[in-house]
Amino acid sequence: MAGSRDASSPASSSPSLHVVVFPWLAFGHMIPFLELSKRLARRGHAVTFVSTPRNTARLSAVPPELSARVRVATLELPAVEGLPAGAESTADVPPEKVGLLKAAFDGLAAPFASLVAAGRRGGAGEAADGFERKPDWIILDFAQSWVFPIAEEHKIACAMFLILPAALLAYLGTKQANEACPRRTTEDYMAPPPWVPFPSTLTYRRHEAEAIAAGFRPNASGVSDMDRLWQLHRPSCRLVIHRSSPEAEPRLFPLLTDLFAKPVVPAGLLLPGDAAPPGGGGGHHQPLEAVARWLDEQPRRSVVYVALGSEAPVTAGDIRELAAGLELSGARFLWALCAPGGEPAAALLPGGFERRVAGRGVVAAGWVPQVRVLAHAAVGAFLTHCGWGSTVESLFGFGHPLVMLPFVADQGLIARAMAARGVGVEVPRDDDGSFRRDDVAAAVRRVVAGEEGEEMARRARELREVVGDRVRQERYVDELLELLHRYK
Ligand SMILES: O=c1ccn([C@@H]2O[C@H](COP(=O)(O)OP(=O)(O)O[C@H]3O[C@H](CO)[C@@H](O)[C@H](O)[C@H]3O)[C@@H](O)[C@H]2O)c(=O)[nH]1
Repeated sequence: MAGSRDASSPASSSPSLHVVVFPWLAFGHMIPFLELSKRLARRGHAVTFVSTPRNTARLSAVPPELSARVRVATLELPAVEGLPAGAESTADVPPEKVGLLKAAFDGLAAPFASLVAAGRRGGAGEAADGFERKPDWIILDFAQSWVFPIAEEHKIACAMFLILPAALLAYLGTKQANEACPRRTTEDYMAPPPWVPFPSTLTYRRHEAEAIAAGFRPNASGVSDMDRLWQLHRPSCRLVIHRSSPEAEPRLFPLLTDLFAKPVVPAGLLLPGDAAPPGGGGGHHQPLEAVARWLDEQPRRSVVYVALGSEAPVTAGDIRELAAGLELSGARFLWALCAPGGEPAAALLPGGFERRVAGRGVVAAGWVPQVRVLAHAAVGAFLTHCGWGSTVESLFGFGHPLVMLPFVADQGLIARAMAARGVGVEVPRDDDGSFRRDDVAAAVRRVVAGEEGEEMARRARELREVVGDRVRQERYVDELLELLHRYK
């Protein structure tokens, strides 16, 4: 059968699609790509989700009722000199080795081309309706410029799915606009870009601007991130999709559609289902029982959950300062501490730290199921690096106010936008990016205590009501599907 129909699907009047979904090798990317896959499958479409073996093993399983429609295709990541054996995601390497991971990722071009050419892999027994035919779409990430020639050869439409906020694309702009107005100095990178015609929070601090400027230069893979991203100008890239919504990011979608001269559209927030553990099983999570027991004993909304995502360039010094700040704040906290480069986390904490904060502070060394922690009634605020995934989950998913410690990429833009909306406080940093324990403590106190904290929590809950509305989120997926039918 060339495609199934699902009577319950909003797109049931259109034949179902076969969509290949292919994220970059980072959990902050793979998780929302999988969420989008599930939503497409739930609407009757066949999805081939492509990644590498260790990553697919670490992602949470597709619910049984969708397993016939989501096929997981694994491609072996080639070895690259200098890349640690077994490293398959940004969570497995220190930030300075991510360029090598991109070089290994580029080595997937030939196996991916074979996968597309075969049209079908895994044997008839495993194939479900829709997989036996050529894909209608490849939904790819920013990093795979080599997918476009493959898609063009097979006449398959492409959509670039950016799990980043629309704010970042608005800041980066088109290749043409950057050529017309090149940013040369660090100050140029700090200012809002000239192609945004309204007042905006699209500004970077000095140390962030230096990091963002590096994205315009070739990295260890030999190609710059911007040159990868700007492949979205190719005609075969018919849509640009953001994990976002107009309520989360007002004014940006019409502007981007205009600037890029193609539809730049929201997929909604793709919040994980309440029951689904984020980041998956496969032994990737440490047992949550002890942490859950501790959380159960804490007063409602009293705990600050602390986590800095999967790939922020956190230094040992940052961890020491953050620990001292949490200690000084006097607040209750649960810290999901991923040490940089896989160092033992406890070794980085100041001597006697855990003893001094015992009873009010818990350090969980390693990966915790973040969405389940954020959902706990004892959690009342989130100290975050402002990765878009974490921001979406905590603020739009649960209405938690934010203590914001952004590091790189889009994180500074997100922090500025959320500060402007009155739902969080940013920890001040010096020009070189360093921050002080007193400032961490003061930011935590502003968010968790007093009238200002209460007001922020109220605004965060209000924002969640509007932005996190689940019915509206599903409507964005339906609208996206209409476009996938129209532009294929
Ligand atoms: O202990 C942990 C830590 C993280 N997570 C999950 O991992 C994801 C992390 O995503 P995100 O907050 O986006 O952080 P990063 O992966 O660090 O972020 C990268 O990807 C983001 C886009 O999603 C960008 O906004 C960031 O700048 C970029 O560093 C989220 O789903 C978290 O729930 C866990 O489940 N447990």
